[in-house]
Amino acid sequence: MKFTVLYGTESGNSELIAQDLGQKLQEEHEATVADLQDFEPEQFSAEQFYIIICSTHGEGELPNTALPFYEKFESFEADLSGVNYAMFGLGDTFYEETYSQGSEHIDRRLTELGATRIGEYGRHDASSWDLPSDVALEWLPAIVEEAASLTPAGGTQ
Ligand SMILES: Cc1cc2nc3c(=O)[nH]c(=O)nc-3n(C[C@H](O)[C@H](O)[C@H](O)COP(=O)(O)O)c2cc1C
Repeated sequence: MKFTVLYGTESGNSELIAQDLGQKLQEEHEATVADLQDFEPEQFSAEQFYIIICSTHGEGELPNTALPFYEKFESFEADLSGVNYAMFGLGDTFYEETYSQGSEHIDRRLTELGATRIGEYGRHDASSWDLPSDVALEWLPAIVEEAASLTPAGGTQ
């Protein structure tokens, strides 16, 4: 299974998580890490399993490095059925109404285009005492297990 970890960030938390998850994945898998600002919607491929880490800024909006990607992705048209992904959103329950909504914009569009979200929707709350990477590293193994079970050859890719 090949993993691509994509992140959208404004103050670096999502990037840190993405680097830590990438490093963990690389112990046993092929994995690359990329900023969403360096990723094009046309690059989505059924050959990869995507782990998307994205925070929330403004009022439930996307962070800076996800904006150029999302602008294109909103009007991007393609059949993404066959593309599987997992989502990890960052936010702060201090912003009650818009808690963790940044990543949900991307999640919604992926679903509209036919991609499939796998596993539990991961979340980190900046008002908690938990370190973002600790929460994400705890969330990761169940995602990897589900991703591996998607591989027809029994996870040997
Ligand atoms: C100006 C500002 C606006 C924010 N707006 C929201 C919001 O609307 N909803 C939310 O859940 N979190 C919001 N947050 C919290 C961030 O999503 C949270 O701190 C996150 O860990 C930042 O991750 P990043 O460093 O990857 O951008 C906001 C933070 C800042 C500084």
